[in-house]
Amino acid sequence: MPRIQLDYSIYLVTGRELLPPGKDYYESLEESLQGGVTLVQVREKNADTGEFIEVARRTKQICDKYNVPVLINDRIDVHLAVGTAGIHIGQTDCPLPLARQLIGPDAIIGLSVRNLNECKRAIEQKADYIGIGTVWRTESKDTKGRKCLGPDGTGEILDLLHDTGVQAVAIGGIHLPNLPQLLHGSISPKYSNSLDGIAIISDIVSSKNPRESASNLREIVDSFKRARKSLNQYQVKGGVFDSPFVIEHRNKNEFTNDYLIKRVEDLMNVLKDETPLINQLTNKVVMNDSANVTLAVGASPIMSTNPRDVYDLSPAIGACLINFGTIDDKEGMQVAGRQANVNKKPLIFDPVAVGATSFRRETAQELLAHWQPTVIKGNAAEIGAMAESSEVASRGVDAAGSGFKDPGSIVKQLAKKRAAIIVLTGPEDYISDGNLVIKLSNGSHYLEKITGSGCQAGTLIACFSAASKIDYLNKNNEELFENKSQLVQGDMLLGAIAGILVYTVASEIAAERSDVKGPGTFRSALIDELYNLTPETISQRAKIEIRY
Ligand SMILES: Nc1ncnc2c1ncn2[C@@H]1O[C@H](COP(=O)(O)OP(=O)(O)OP(=O)(O)O)[C@@H](O)[C@H]1O
Ligand SMILES: Cc1ncsc1CCO
Repeated sequence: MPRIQLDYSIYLVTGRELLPPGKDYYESLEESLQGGVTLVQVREKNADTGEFIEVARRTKQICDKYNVPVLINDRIDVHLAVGTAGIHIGQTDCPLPLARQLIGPDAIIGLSVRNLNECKRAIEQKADYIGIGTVWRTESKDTKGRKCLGPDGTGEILDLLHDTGVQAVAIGGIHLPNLPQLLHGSISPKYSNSLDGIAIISDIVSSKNPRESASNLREIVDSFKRARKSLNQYQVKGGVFDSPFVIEHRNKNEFTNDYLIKRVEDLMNVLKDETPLINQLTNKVVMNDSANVTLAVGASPIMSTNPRDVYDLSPAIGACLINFGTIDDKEGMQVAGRQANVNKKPLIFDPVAVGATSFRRETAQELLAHWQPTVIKGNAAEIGAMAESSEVASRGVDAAGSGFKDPGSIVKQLAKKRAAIIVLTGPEDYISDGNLVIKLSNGSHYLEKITGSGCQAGTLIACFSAASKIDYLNKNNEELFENKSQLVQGDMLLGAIAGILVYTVASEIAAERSDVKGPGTFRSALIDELYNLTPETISQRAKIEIRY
């Protein structure tokens, strides 16, 4: 007989010791069930057997009213005594094959896994589900000193579950603000598997209003699952594009060069009308040029790096750029990126020279464990390093060699792996959201002769991503925004395309000017041409190729 199918969406792990003062455990449990908890695990670290059985029995009585199954942490005897749906065991508890013998074929067995090897063993031993963790460090004692997996590490484990039927929840440090980041950031690199749910302790148990806490979490998980479903449907049916990070539905017939140019023009106007503030944590080399190109397209720069300051600024900004060219402000970068996710701001990551040193590679990993970027931009060496490809090497901040044989598939695969828009710069630029690849062929050879042209391109992607979010909010009532799991509202693919197109078209005009004699005059002519650029010029010059 097949075992019952559980809904792992919001998996509450109880912890009576975490209740707020004066809150009754059973009252809190019932409220959380009303809010949308889909599965409950009774975990009692200090109770005697008799007390554990009593707590489990009453928990089951309450959960039965809401048709929510109950699992027991570790204790097979308590499970048998109360007749719950199954057990959850850790790596040092009763071995899974023995537990299976003891509780029979029909009960659910879940296993905690911390790494790929433990996951492989869980599959071999036929666990029904795995609890992947710890995702992020938590205050609770048992996670101190443990290696945290982050969304990335969680995603690597999810790949192993492909075609196994084993379900997965993530656990550890998951709270409402970082939930969208976890769900998107853990989409597995190879098979695009995603989490079946999240295990939550303190966000619900310690809450004074567990109904509301559970319901907020549930809304995000449900909308993420809906978005994944519609993405899968698109892949089967073809034609309609929708991705978890781009809200606009794309129809193949409507998504043409003319449509793109029209939308880029719209965003140019939005920037001039709304002047969004763009916080840029960037390198010392380009800071002044980046601030000037921001002003030239109508946005407003602020180069804030102090952790307290970036935290306070975050709600007010239109987008955030993190460029780690000189890696001076790692803590500020961690806070700025995290708050950009929390406040649903476009977050552009420019991992300058990431492949050049192990320090840079480790810093990129560390930052990506803290936040989920909306767009990752780099030259061939940087994108190659992010994609773990050895085709293009890095020579300091520049790419060495002539580029990838198949740049389109590199950006598409990396976009899927990272659940982000990927921009690969060079004589031709390739941009992908994991479904489409857009090739842009404007630009000037002078861009290779000034420092920080890639950094400025990143700045303009940040400006136009901000414009794309504003444009979306101007056209749609935010209250109607149904996909709560979305990291950012607005079309972020379009933001990236607009940033590159505006930069490269302006560079062509600057390079053609008779007063431009070399990189020095080009540099200031470029700022002027960005300032004077009109939508008509974009439409006359844009060289766009859309590939499906
Ligand atoms: N030979 C070229 N012809 C046309 N456009 C180019 C050329 N090389 C680069 N570009 C443009 O210049 C911008 C920067 O791209 P590039 O790949 O040179 O960045 P980068 O190597 O990261 O630069 P930096 O490290 O100086 O910031 C992009 O918009 C790209 O389209
Ligand atoms: C030259 C240089 N060094 C660190 S960042 C930077 C700017 C170009 O990326």
